[in-house]
Amino acid sequence: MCGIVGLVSSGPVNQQVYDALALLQHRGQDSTGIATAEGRVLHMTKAKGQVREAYRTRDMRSLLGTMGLGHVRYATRGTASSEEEAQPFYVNAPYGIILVHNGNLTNTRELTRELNDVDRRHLNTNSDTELLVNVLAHELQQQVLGNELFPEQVFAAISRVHERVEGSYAAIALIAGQGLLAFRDPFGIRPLVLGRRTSGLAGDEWVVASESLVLEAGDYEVVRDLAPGEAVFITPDGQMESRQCAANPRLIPCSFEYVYLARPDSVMNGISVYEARLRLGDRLANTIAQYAPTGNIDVVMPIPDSSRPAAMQVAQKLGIEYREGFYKNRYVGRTFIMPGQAERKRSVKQKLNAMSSEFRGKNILIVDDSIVRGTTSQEIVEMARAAGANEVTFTSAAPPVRYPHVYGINMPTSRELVAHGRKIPDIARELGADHLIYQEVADMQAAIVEGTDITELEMSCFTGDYVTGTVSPEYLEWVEANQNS
Ligand SMILES: O=P(O)(O)OC[C@H]1O[C@H](OP(=O)(O)OP(=O)(O)O)[C@H](O)[C@@H]1O
Ligand SMILES: NC(=O)CC[C@H](N)C(=O)O
Ligand SMILES: [Mg+2]
Repeated sequence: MCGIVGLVSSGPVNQQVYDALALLQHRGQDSTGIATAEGRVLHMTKAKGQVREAYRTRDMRSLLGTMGLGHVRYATRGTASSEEEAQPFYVNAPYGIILVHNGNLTNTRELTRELNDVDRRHLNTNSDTELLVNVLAHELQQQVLGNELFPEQVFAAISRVHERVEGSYAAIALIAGQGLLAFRDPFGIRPLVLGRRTSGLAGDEWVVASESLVLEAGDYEVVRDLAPGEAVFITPDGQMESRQCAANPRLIPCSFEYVYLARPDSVMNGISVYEARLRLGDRLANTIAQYAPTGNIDVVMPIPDSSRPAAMQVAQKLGIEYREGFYKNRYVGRTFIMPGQAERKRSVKQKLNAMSSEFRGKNILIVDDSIVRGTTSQEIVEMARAAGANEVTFTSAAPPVRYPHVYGINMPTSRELVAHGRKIPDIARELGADHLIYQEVADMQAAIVEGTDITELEMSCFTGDYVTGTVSPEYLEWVEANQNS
């Protein structure tokens, strides 16, 4: 999963893009990039690592202009360590386009063939984002008649992009001298929200971002989430036009955003992430009460950070004391989105430590938001026991992750998932827990969508049902065979 932001402003945008990326850091830690447009001139800088270390003062000074975009990457395709695959991606025709993308394309083999053999475009990396920007450039080229680009031409090109590209994509592009374009795939799998601020411009100042917290921090008013399939085009002087460009748009947002990825203070598709996590806790508490004797449990404990809201609700609903027994080192990033299992495993120990006074002789009920590879949970159970815990009941606010996620979360192969092909008691043994309780799929769905008119969620990693056509068993085998990290 990645974080993206785009801005059309009345003044310099470089610092605003930087600040937004720092707020989106939890969505990707592999690499980052910023691009700006100063009239027809594009500026770009990208680097490996996190936002705070990646940019030097001289980089920031060179990012001139009043339109800009930025990216924090959590690689799902290609390699996390590759600087060539860091985003944004640039193509020089038509006009000069720079694009950032959150998501993962699933028909990459077909697109690579078409772009090479039919469109005759050069591809230099294994990144699916490079495919996306080239499809967009090719389709825009088909529309272009003169020096000026009209919104109708942009929207016609995006309709073609929707026809050709499969998978998930929330994307933002700068088109040199013309404007800023943002679009969301026809299922709205990945998030994208639009905000506005009044200014001295003929039009308003605009922002598009993965999460609403960026809008709040910059004092932007939330206009709305982009609709699935919709494209928005904003000129440098702040005139905005939008159009539905997909033939059959259907909102099916990713459930994992609410479970783990997004920051709790964001609102996505009208759903507060924090409140969704509280409701996940409520429902998990009901399941725990149904399946496990809770009479002998002394304390409920979260695994910081993401499971705190759910754990608070579990404790409250079950009437058991809530205690924080794990101290988290705030200088270590999120472990799940790190590339490579060895680094993830080392980081859990670097990140969490158990305080023995909270564990000695007690029966502990641990709540995590999800169990994916089991890296965190195994270490946690070991730490709890080493700290003197008596019985350890492990619970997950999400159902078992049994299938690969191919829409922008890096869990592409089933063999690395601890729940794949295992029954619950076997998983419990694998994790070393005395009891293991997961959320039910129907409860997760109900908890997330409660109070909205959203009827479908992208839940393939829990159910094995993929919403886009190309995801066949053969495709999953191919992904597995070509996995890089
Ligand atoms: O089963 P696993 O493969 O270990 O993955 C699941 C864990 O990874 C995440 O934590 P992370 O440390 O990334 O971030 P957090 O601080 O937001 O909880 C998530 O919250 C789980 O704790
Ligand atoms: N997590 C993402 O959104 C990744 C975007 C893109 N697929 C990449 O690997 O760079
Ligand atoms: Mg965690």
